[in-house]
Amino acid sequence: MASFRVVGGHALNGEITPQGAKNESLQILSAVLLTKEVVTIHKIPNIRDVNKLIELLQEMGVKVQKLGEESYSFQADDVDIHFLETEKYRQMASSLRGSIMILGPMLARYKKGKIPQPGGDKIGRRRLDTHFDGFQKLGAKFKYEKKTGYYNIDASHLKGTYMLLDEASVTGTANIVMAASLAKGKTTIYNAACEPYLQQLCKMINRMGGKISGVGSNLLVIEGVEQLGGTEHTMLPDMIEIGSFIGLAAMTQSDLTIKNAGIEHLGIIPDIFRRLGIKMDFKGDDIHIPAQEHYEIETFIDGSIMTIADAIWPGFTPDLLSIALVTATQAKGTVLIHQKMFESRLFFVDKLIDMGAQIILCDPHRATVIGLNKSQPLRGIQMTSPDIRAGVSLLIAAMSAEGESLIHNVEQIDRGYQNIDDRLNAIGAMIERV
Ligand SMILES: CC(=O)N[C@H]1[C@@H](OP(=O)(O)OP(=O)(O)OC[C@H]2O[C@@H](n3ccc(=O)[nH]c3=O)[C@H](O)[C@@H]2O)O[C@H](CO)[C@@H](O)[C@@H]1O
Ligand SMILES: C=C(OP(=O)(O)O)C(=O)O
Repeated sequence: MASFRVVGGHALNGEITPQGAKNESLQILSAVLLTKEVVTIHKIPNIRDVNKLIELLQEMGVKVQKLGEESYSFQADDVDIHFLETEKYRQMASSLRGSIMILGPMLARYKKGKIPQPGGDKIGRRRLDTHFDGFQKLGAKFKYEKKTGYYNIDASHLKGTYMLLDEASVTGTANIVMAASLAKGKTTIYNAACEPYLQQLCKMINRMGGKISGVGSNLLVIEGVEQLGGTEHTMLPDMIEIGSFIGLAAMTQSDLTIKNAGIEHLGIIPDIFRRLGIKMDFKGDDIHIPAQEHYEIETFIDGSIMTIADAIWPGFTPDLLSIALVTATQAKGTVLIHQKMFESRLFFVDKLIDMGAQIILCDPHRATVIGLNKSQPLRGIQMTSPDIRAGVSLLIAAMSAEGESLIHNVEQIDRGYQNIDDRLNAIGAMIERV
């Protein structure tokens, strides 16, 4: 297990370019299984989860060619479905969350698929019911084998239908969209998730010859087609990385320009950080965050304490709540952070409290942060990264802290942030991988 030794208290200065989006990549890479033709993809981030999915596709027989630093071509013209029966498949598929999204295309093209419980962050219950309910509505048979832990699905043919999802699951919607795009007839998905990740997936499928309308809304209509063809796709900048950089800049009093941020796709993210008092200007597609000695959390119009809560898109993504929380620890004012979706994502605040932050964990979903207004810095300590976003929040805390911190289990951070130590060191951070 690798660790980061971080010497805090160094302001950053310069420019940083976000990587291609992690969660979009996991959808787009799964979608290469929808066609036997070549799919070329650009801006693929070089991060653990994405690399694991590429390896999994390769093991399944997909031809993968690296075309450049961030570009690859894929051709799924000779997929070995027997690989799904192997122990290696079990190990690979269960090591990341994104692997669940190979099911939709497998079902569409090969009429069956199976998956062990997928991996991903341990941040509370992460049920998969929406995925399997959707497949079943399309005519698939579903069986959960308790003994082996495998989810099995089978369908001699998929047939379009109307469905109202029980929740707007991100990966669930992606899976059902991919299966429906090759089903017979029309599928209507109401209460669909509509994150930029999904919009990108639907646009890609349409370029492959698919017929999806309602893209960007929670009502998707998919006319199934006989087959899909090759295409080219470029990933959006990672909005979670961008939010992390905004919080980092505020906490470390840095002057930071986030280059090519894809501002039109960020939804409410910049506004939420503005509510914490962080100034930023948009210059073309760049976001400039000036060095700010203090930032003050707004109150609601009636003067009551601000709440920042997650919500399905176009609400504030749950993946940035931990970052908003750590950023608030040095703001002026008070905020209630309400993590509605996941019940085990806020426990990392114990480490921030050890560092001197003023936080009350009200219950597993809510924490009140009383900002220190930079009256005293956090203290460097030893800690372990419990999940990807808590990990980066701890890194941000350590970079702002007085003294040295040691963050263990940084593999969690590497799951989703490309060479984060080198990229931050290049603009003034002091992070050593040990
Ligand atoms: C690989 C990937 O893309 N992972 C993302 C994906 O995970 P993933 O697709 O696994 O998450 P889901 O959207 O299925 O669900 C997230 C959580 O929110 C709950 N929920 C969801 C919808 C809803 O209407 N009500 C509700 O309570 C679910 O029960 C679950 O606990 O989306 C999550 C929610 O944005 C992100 O945190 C993950 O980073
Ligand atoms: C929770 C996350 O990822 P995963 O779904 O891959 O665990 C995340 O990206 O914040």
